[in-house]
Amino acid sequence: MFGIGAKDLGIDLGTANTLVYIKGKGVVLREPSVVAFQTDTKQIVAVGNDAKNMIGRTPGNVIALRPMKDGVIADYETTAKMMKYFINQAYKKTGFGRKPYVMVCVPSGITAVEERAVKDATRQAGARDAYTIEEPFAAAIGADLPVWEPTGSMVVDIGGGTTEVAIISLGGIVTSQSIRVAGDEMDEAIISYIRKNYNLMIGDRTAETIKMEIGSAGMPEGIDSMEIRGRDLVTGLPKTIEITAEEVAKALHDTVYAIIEAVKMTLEKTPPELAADIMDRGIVLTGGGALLRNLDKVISEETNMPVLIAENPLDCVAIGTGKALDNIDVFKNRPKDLR
Ligand SMILES: Nc1ncnc2c1ncn2[C@@H]1O[C@H](COP(=O)(O)OP(=O)(O)OP(=O)(O)O)[C@@H](O)[C@H]1O
Repeated sequence: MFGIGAKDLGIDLGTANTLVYIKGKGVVLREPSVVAFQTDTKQIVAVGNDAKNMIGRTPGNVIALRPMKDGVIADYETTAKMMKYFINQAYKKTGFGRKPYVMVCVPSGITAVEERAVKDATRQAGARDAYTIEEPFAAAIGADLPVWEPTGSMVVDIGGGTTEVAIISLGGIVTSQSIRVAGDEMDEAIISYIRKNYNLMIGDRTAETIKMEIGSAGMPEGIDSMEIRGRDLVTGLPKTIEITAEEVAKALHDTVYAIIEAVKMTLEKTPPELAADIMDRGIVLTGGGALLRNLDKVISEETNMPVLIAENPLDCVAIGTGKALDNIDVFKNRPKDLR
């Protein structure tokens, strides 16, 4: 063994949020994966929540960006700095010890080059050594599914950049799909709907708020609406409009159905014995996207399967990544094609 102790970390390095889990302490850090820095000196001005508040509001010499895109590292240097900051913050809250072993979750469709970039960034951020676990596998462990048993479990993890669908049995992924359609794509669909129908330009944060407050999969039951502000593309001036939940559902339709399609395709490739287990146990939704109103209902209608939302959908991957440290040998020795 490698002396895995209470201070080792599990990191859900997400497109939207980064979570750090410490064994015995749970999720100790939960911050947006955003970094703000000076454009000329590249000096970091803010990370996490503070940086997210700056998105779309920075002066010319500062930019706030998300170094992860579609679930993978788009900006290597900034990601490494962000991880270093988060690891330090987590340690400040829990006390310093020796350098930690770190397990990081990665999308199941990641290439070998991208996986190496994640490990290198983790080591550069101060890890003694780094291991990776596929996101849907971590999500299933975090959702307390019986992943090590000879029974089929199905998890659909809908994050910011990627939706991961996987069937798991006996400690391995039997079949999976990873699509780069998830929460961010929903926000973009809302932005484009409002631009097309109202000639109004809104920011990413406004779109996300609309999605969380009145967004739904399928047609909403109530008649919710909300006032939103943006810039009129004709006059160039600020303007307020009212948008209904029904319009937002229309805007989200294609994204929601892309996710449903991925679920169906995975089910089609599932061996019959495992499909029967899933029929009994149900499909489990994790990730922030699982919180989109009625998504569980629509997936259930479209697949004729029971669908459940995990208890803490936003924390599942981080919890599972951390818990996977208990079985570090499995992750160290497993050949790539069995992972
Ligand atoms: N109540 C809600 N309704 C709809 N979407 C939500 C809600 N709460 C959070 N989300 C969305 O969930 C997404 C973030 O989820 P999560 O933190 O699981 O992703 P991530 O792990 O950072 O991303 P990825 O797995 O793609 O790397 C964001 O797109 C966010 O807008």
